[in-house]
Amino acid sequence: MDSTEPFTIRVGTRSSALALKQTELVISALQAAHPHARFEVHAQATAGDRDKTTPLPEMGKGLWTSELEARLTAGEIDLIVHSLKDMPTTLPEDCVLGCVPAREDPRDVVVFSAAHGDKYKTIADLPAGSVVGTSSVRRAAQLRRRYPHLAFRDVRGNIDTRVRKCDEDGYDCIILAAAGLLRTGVGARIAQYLESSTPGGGMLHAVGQGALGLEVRKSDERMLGLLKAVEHTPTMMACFAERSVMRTLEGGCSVPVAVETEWVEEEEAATGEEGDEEVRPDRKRKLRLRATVVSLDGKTAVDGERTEEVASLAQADSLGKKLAQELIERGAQSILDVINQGRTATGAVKLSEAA
Ligand SMILES: NCc1[nH]cc(CCC(=O)O)c1CC(=O)O
Repeated sequence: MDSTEPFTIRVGTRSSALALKQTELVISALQAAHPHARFEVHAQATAGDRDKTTPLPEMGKGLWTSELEARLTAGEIDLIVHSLKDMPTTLPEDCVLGCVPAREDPRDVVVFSAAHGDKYKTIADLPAGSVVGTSSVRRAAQLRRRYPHLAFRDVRGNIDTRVRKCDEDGYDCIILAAAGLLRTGVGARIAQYLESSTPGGGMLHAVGQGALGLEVRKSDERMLGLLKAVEHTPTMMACFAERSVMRTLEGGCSVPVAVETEWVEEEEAATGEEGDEEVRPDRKRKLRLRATVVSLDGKTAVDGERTEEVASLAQADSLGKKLAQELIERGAQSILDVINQGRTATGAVKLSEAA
């Protein structure tokens, strides 16, 4: 489009410090690409921000997104900047995930209580009965599997609140997304990064973690065009594959599924010349997708991995769907059935019944 005339983009966001920081990052990238654009930030609290006591897994879906989406479809704003992790895998009919920019570190991390000084380096160092703070079913289930001797306790609030509670309220450590800590400038508190290769047993992250989801009206061709400038296609494809795993597994509800994606160079043909090390720009890249479904008590788990050439969002979707179907065939369905029996009418997990 011809964007030499000044025009205004109304950007919706949650009002947390992290959400505002993420919005600022997106706006400055968009501003660089579209010098004539002006931006208005429309920040508001969402249901997830207002209710600080109900355990997150009991709150149902859309708690961070629905109110902003209502303003988007009403035409009051033009764009929403979400943590992609907080976006349900199925969006309202009139809305679309139009763009995913480059991702911050997607991993979960361990933050130890300041009370411990630098006594512990990894979560594996904690003695039996140590208290791990997390409100995430996915994190608790995976950690119960690897460290059955640890205890888990809910911790709610924005990042700074959770870090303060960790230091003051009797937790030995808490688990958070690296991205939130890094983006809000408290990366120095990160003691350990958790990933599939973590010694003592892997831990995968949430679908879309560390990435931003830019949501617009499906009919808004102009915004969809403008967002192209800040899209990071490899991230967008990886996130579509991750979201496809979740969509295939959940049927509308959040489940303890964790993932990891990695772009890998295609293996050299077995007959390849030795020493043929130069980088070939035309080399096909494959997406390696790992996923795990864990029972809430951590006692049953199904892990899977699949690597395929991915060159479109449709292929990314298909990779995620195939991996999810394989997990279902290998027993993930029975784990999900137990969790689904404990669900409330809103689709939330009833922890007391399902744990
Ligand atoms: N609703 C929680 C939330 N949503 C996004 C982030 C962190 C940033 C990200 O994962 O992209 C967090 C905090 C956390 O999980 O530690």
